[in-house]
Amino acid sequence: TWGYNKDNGPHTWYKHFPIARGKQQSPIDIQIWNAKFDSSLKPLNFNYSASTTRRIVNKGHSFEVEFDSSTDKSVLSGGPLTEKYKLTQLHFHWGRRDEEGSEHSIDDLKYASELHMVHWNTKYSTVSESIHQPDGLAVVAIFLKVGGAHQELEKITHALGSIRKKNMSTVFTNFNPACLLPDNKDYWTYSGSLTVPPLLECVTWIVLKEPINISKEQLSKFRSLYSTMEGEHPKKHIETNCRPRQSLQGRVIRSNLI
Ligand SMILES: O=S(=O)(O)/C=C/c1cc(Br)ccc1O
Ligand SMILES: [Zn+2]
Repeated sequence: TWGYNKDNGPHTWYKHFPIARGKQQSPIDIQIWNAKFDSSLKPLNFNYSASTTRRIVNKGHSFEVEFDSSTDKSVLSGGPLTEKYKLTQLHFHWGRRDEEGSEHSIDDLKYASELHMVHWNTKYSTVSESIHQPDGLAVVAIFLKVGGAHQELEKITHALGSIRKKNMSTVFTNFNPACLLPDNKDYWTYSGSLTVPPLLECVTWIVLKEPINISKEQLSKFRSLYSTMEGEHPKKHIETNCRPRQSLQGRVIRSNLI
């Protein structure tokens, strides 16, 4: 299966997922001078509830915190969005070294990690249906900058000890995802794709300008997860899971801040 090694990494994905060479691929470099201020963009409205948090799972290429999105108790609206989108999962991308690891970059500046909060459009009846629609998903990307430990992130990193191998999962509840948001909600937005296979072009990307903190220790806990299953040998760590940046291909990046 696909991954981030030499023989199955991002440069090989086009073989099974030809859209990898499409016109609306993600991630991208956000060149601040090239972004267009759009006065019609509204403030983002995060309406989250800790009661929707269910489980944390090792997916082999990353780990995910899963939410119950059968009700609209954790909803994103506003910003560039014309509909309500329900939070279904959040996950992270990181690199081998602290100097890289984010998927998007700002004027070529990379951060140590990038959090994706994945929401699906309430106008569709299932997530699987939504990922085949151009307005199916809204993913909020938040940069993580190496610094002091993030207290709320500590709850997540403590749970990683229970999901060390691929396909392991554990109950993870009463966690409010709003606590991972930075104070300032200014953003850039553009139309793009999933950054992992199937790489579908179904995402309204909302990239927040202000990073949150992560400590070196917390980052090393991400890298200590195994991409291999229990009983599979040799054991391999998830050292990195970020896709190289893709070309803009004429897309416009809009900004809510002048
Ligand atoms: O890394 S992302 O582009 O946020 C991938 C998000 C993603 C969301 C769903 Br829902 C299903 C498959 C996916 O790969
Ligand atoms: Zn992601």
